[in-house]
Amino acid sequence: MTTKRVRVAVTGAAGQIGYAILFRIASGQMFGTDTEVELSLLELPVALGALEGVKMELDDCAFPLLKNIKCTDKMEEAFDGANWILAIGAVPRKDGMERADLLKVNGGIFGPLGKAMASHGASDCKLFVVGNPCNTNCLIAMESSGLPKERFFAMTALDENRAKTQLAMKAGVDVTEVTNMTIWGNHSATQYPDFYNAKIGGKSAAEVITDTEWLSGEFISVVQKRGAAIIKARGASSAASAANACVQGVYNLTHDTPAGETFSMCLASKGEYGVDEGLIFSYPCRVEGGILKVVEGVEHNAFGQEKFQTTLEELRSEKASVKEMGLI
Ligand SMILES: NC(=O)c1ccc[n+]([C@@H]2O[C@H](COP(=O)([O-])OP(=O)(O)OC[C@H]3O[C@@H](n4cnc5c(N)ncnc54)[C@H](O)[C@@H]3O)[C@@H](O)[C@H]2O)c1
Ligand SMILES: O=C(O)C[C@H](O)C(=O)O
Repeated sequence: MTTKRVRVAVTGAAGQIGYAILFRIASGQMFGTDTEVELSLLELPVALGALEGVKMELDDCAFPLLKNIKCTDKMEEAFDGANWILAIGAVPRKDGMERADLLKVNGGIFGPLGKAMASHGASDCKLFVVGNPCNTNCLIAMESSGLPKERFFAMTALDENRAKTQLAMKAGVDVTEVTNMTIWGNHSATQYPDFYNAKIGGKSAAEVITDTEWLSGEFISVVQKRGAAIIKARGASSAASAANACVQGVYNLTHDTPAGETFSMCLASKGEYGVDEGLIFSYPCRVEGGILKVVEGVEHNAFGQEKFQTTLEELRSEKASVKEMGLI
């Protein structure tokens, strides 16, 4: 029986990821089949025509859970009463760019976004950032909003899925055998996909896959550079897999986590693992009884510590850059 209703604002709703995600949200895959959905779609004025076409297609699906669709080019209107804001609207990188190269282009979107979230979002409004560079964009929105830091998230679920599949293929097992696959740090080429603490059939991936050279070399590099490889191959950045990860990421935040499992999520550090308080850092997380927790006590060997430090330093330097740009 349907008992709940959620209002979801999606920015960049007529873009590639928008087109891949809206139908999945409306079908109940993000919030569950017991939750009705109201969609509030934000686009640039130039894309409002295309957005109208997307709305027509949503209407044509006759989704039982979809109760309202609003299309607008005004952020305040889009965020009015929103319980969740999915911040997808931003420029994607092109071949040869790093995600951080987008800070100058996209960073400016996120200050006004944080302010509009604070002034118009519902009292429990949460932000999930997909637009790159997602960690630091999320930091800008959080700092600009003045809202509690617990309501801000950025996406490493896609990196986690990529890493799981690479490990499963190498071990010759089904992908469901791979658990506890944590991405530490930044959604960038410095992220640390932690194969030592990941499990295959309940054992450390580093015990099951004995090719340590592959794990510490090719595996990490493939996951770190997968976004760039897709841009090169497709001529456009990942869209369906990014939408899938966003659906999964918000689902993970809104449902209790199965026993023994963890998921990767970028959130404001409270100093866990020595990360500067307030940096948007990807950690292993769990939701228990509706409460989100960073899983503590995960150990890193010297190799892991070095990788951890590298991604932490990068996030510190992105924060310093946006400070210099006057964005925070
Ligand atoms: N975190 C991740 O894992 C991940 C994965 C894939 C893509 N991304 C990022 O997601 C973003 C979107 O990717 P895409 O492929 O959908 O791009 P896209 O260009 O297809 O779509 C982006 C849409 O956003 C709109 N837009 C731009 N600025 C806006 C603003 N200020 N307000 C509202 N809408 C705005 C554009 O009109 C466009 O329709 C990019 O920054 C990309 O790098 C992140
Ligand atoms: O890599 C990109 O620029 C897009 C996205 O962040 C990805 O990881 O696919």
